[in-house]
Amino acid sequence: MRSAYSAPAIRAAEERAMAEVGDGVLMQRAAAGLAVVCARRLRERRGRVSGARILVVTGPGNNGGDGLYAAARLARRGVRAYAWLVTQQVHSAAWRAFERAGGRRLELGVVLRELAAERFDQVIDAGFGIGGREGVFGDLARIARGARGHADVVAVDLPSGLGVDTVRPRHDVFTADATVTFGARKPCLLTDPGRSAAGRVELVEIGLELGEPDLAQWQASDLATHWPYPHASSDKYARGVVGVDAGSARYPGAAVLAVGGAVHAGAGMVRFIGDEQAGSAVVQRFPNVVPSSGRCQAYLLGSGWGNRPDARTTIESVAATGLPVVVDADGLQHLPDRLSPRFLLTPHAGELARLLGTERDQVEADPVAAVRTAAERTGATVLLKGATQYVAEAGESVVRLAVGGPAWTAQAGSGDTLAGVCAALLAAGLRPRDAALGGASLQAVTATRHPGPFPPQELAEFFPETISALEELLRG
Ligand SMILES: NC(=O)C1=CN([C@@H]2O[C@H](COP(=O)(O)OP(=O)(O)OC[C@H]3O[C@@H](n4cnc5c(N)ncnc54)[C@H](O)[C@@H]3O)[C@@H](O)[C@H]2O)[C@@H](O)CC1
Ligand SMILES: [K+]
Repeated sequence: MRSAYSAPAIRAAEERAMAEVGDGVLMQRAAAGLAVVCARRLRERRGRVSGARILVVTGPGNNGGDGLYAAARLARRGVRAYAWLVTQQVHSAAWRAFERAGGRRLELGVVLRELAAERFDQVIDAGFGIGGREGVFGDLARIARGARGHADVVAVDLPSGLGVDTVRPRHDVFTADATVTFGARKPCLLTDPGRSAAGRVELVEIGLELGEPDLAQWQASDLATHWPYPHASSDKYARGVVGVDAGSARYPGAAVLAVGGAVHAGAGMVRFIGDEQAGSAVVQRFPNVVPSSGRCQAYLLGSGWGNRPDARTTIESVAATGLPVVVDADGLQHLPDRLSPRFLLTPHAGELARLLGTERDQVEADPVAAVRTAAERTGATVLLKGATQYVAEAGESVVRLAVGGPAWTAQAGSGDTLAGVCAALLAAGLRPRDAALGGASLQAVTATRHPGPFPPQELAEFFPETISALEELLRG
């Protein structure tokens, strides 16, 4: 699991640490860690550190200070270090150290020319860190664009222009090949689109003591430990029986996709209890599906329902069984006011906005707050689907993220398959939070292992292979 902490939490931890050791010590730890990563990357790219030319894009605050101190360390190892100042202001002690080590200041015109001629081996983005505002503008934006693809770009703490805790850079940002972050990962480094701007993230410990994180992201190893592998003695009930009421005469495909998700994720049995026409399509594709009601351990409702008059009563009658249930897509507009914690809701941003009575833009601007609010209001667990997949539980402040995946899964029908996987995991006994993380992570890991535009039903056919690989990972 990887954790991320918001800017206020990090500031508070820094203050506590500074009271103990002094801020100079923290900055030196940060700069030393940064210099180690920069040197390693230079060595990897050009065989040696000495003789490299680097540019430090230097902001007015401590982020700039980190960059200058790191560059001074590199200069003492034979690197030719140059700086461009974002404003006239600069961390004065760090600047003195930089100059003493032989660092030199360059003017904008020279910097842009040399970037275009690829004369820098590395650009250190030390513009802004956790004191930064969203977006880079003017000359800084020109340099950010000029550096992209023309040098190894290493961002200090976070790429300049990203909001630390927000996830939508509406403006230009620095695009880094690597980000060296201090004390703890920041939310923007785990969530899209910031995650893509940050490149490879390296964490340098500077001795901060932090409490509960704001975000916690599953890794493939978490998926491996949580997956409910069957035992030799497992019968179909131990593996879980899923009742699926998805699809409609208008959208029979949703039923096939949802059932496919459950079947390929290893459900012990799938019962199809929805629309008759959709049911014929399902049984044709999956003869192993039982087209009648009976004993189930979890339900899936809502995918591809369209406008169904009995939506509310269907959800209420399933709720009355006391069994866990996934409500997806069209079912989400017909929820009872208060749900039991056995409910897992799987909206995308538009559906979540409707659920909260707000606009899609607002959900996208602060998905963490939106998913938390939805969990608190409904009493259910909520999985917000999208490029980054967020899971919130009622009564729990940490928002969890599924394993990050490639963009390929963003296509029609992915959500139906995902809902099916989640229902299979609920039936196997996972709590809604882990079923949501497990389903979304399985899809992401599978898409990473099989990159390319596979339609969701074909991607699902690779699930068993991913599950075997996870089991092997677990056995070591
Ligand atoms: N506080 C600490 O104990 C430590 C801080 N460290 C570094 O310090 C950074 C935070 O430093 P600061 O608080 O000085 O803040 P920054 O260096 O991130 O930003 C400096 C100032 O620039 C201004 N600014 C922000 N965005 C701007 C923009 N787009 N255009 C023009 N001006 C803008 C703001 O007034 C801000 O206070 C961290 O990200 C990290 O790199 C590290 O040295 C580790 C220790
Ligand atoms: K930065």
